[in-house]
Amino acid sequence: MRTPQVTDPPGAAAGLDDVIEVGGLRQAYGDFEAVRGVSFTVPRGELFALLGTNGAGKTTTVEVLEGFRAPTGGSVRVLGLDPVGQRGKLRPRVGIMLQEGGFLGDLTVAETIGLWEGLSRDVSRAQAPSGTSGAFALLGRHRGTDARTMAALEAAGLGRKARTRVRQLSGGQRRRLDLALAVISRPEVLFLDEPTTGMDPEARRATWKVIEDLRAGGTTVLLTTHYLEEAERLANRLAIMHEGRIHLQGTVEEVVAGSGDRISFRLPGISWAFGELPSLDGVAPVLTYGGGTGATEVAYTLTGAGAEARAHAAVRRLLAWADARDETLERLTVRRGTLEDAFMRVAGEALAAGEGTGAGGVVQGTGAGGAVQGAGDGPVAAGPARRGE
Ligand SMILES: Nc1ncnc2c1ncn2[C@@H]1O[C@H](COP(=O)(O)OP(=O)(O)OP(=O)(O)O)[C@@H](O)[C@H]1O
Repeated sequence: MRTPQVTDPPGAAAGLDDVIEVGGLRQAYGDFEAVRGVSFTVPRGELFALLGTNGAGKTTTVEVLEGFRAPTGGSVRVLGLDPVGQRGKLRPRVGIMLQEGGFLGDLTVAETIGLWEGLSRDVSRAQAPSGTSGAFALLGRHRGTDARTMAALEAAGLGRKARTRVRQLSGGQRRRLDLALAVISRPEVLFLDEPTTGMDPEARRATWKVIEDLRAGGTTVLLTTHYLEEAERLANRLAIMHEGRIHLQGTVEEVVAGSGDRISFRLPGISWAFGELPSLDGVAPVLTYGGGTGATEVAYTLTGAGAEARAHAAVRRLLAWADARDETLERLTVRRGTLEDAFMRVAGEALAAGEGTGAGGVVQGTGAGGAVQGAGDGPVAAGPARRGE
């Protein structure tokens, strides 16, 4: 694996105020190992984001921390407790927003909140009812839309939906209800598994505000997401997973630092110049055919020490190359690496190292076009995008 690691060593000594501690976690389903030695810690009041490719093992990791399954290897602690063995003690202190909440469709939104609140209260007294009859008994006791319920609904943007039946909510509104249920008891630790999937941009921002307010109030949060801007905005620290392992871990700045500087420009769709593109500072260009635009994007990523000065020299060389051929480099841009670059590097380099499909280096294309990244010296032919699954 060539991906630079910013990871803590497995089993790194946890600080005194680490609310979540994961050391060398392994989790298998039968003979398939979905999580292969994952380590991280989350201090009190911080938000840690788990990013990664589909099937990387994010949900599995979170489910172990939630106490839904015992790890097959390594150790996990939440608030110093074993999530499986001490679940009863832990549960009232933890809020959970699953990827798919299971609602009773005939209940109204307010009834669902009231029921959940009652359940949480009773579980915290170690008197959890078993089965549906217990749940409906609780519903009888918590049918009212009291102030606390309404406050939770308002915070989740569902104030006007209190009397709507759950089955009549849209997908995004159901996610809002999930969030309201997870936070109503103001938990010390909050697990959010893809909380804003299916939400419109306004609802997503409202959700971010709810999460930020909770964190400001001291709640420790573990978040999984596919939205990089969500992680960038909310996370104190984050990790990028691929195929059961963490490949990069740190603050956004630390993770992005390894992405270097990116020089890019456009050439007409099919150009004789492709075959003559220079290597810059030992880096071969990557070509991405832009589909509908009819143009091809040419990009170089310069990483390592002194990337900025090297980018400066590289641009000078590129302009000289273009002048000599009377080419115009449309939309010539030099920019710092982004979280997306870091993410794509993890997926691409893991595959180049022989994981996943076992094919050469592959980077997922964006939009209509696709990018295929190679390891050789010369320019790399454009082609269709392939998923790293
Ligand atoms: N109950 C299960 N039985 C067998 N395999 C499972 C089970 N749950 C998950 N897996 C497999 O474990 C791997 C990790 O799955 P997981 O849901 O943890 O990934 P993820 O990172 O959350 O993915 P996504 O981003 O697509 O939600 C996948 O290959 C998945 O197919």
